[in-house]
Amino acid sequence: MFPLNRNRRLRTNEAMRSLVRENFLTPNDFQAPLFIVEGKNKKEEIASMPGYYRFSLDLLQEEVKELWSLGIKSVLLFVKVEENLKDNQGKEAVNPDGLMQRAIKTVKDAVPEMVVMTDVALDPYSMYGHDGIIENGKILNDESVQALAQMALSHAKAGADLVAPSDMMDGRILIMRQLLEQEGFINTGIMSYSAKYASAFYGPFRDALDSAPVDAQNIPKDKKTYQMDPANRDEAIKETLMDIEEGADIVMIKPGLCYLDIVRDIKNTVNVPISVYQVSGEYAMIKAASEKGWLDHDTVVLEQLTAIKRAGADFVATYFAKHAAKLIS
Ligand SMILES: NCC(=O)CCC(=O)O
Ligand SMILES: [Mg+2]
Repeated sequence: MFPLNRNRRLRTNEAMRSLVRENFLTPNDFQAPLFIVEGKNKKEEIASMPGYYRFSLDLLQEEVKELWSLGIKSVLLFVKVEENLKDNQGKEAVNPDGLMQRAIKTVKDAVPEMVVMTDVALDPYSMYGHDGIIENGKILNDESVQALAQMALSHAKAGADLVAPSDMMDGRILIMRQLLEQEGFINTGIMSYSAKYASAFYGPFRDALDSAPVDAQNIPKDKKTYQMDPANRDEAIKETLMDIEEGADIVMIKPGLCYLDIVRDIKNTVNVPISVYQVSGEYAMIKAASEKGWLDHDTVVLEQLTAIKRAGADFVATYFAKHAAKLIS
């Protein structure tokens, strides 16, 4: 006890602090989400995500090369689907020549070693902006799972290293794993969004992909019948253990900052790698406050990413990947 113990002795200067520091960030900790659009020479800034862009495939190549040169080893791909290709079943999602399938090949052509993960989800393809097929105002579980498994297979065929289902339907990991095994894709992994909360922090992402639930009669306005209730903690463990049992190689908690207690609970419970998604609303908050001069952008970015890692993340999907990698190099 004091004065024998004076904790400030080990905080005297930066050399001393670095000696006893418990957690570090490296570019290996970051996965870069990438938004992709049809067209040529397109780099469109997302209004609610200043400094973040949608890329056409030609410009995607350059971006991926730059990420690799900064030490970022993985990307998570999302596509903005043209309005006329959307329907209730997500048929375009399994088009072997679809935007996602071409994007996977484009990334692999640019940097073959890059670990490519793909968003397996119906919402960008859904005319209703939901993660499942809808009938009579209800999101069907088992029918949606079949469509998602076919989508995962299509991504595997195009060359994805891991597929990343983000839908929160029940049982999709099992059905997906079985289909991948059956079709010979035994080394295609699954990163499951296992504890994905029904969060209001996804707003800017839905702007980026134009994928928000539509405003129409008999269409649920939110995703609360499949994404998790932010009030729940035990349920996150149940969801995650089930996904691991069904064959998930990596599990994810999403969003980040408000859910770090969940990250630690899961870290203490499971023995597979844990990913955390620092989502679009978390990005937007930092951008908006620092634009106003209310927060110091770079310091806050590194503090949040360090906190996510300290909570138990093995890596973080973050829109700050490129910037943070530059800051720490
Ligand atoms: N499947 C991805 C999302 O639902 C949202 C991510 C974000 O808000 O950044
Ligand atoms: Mg689940």
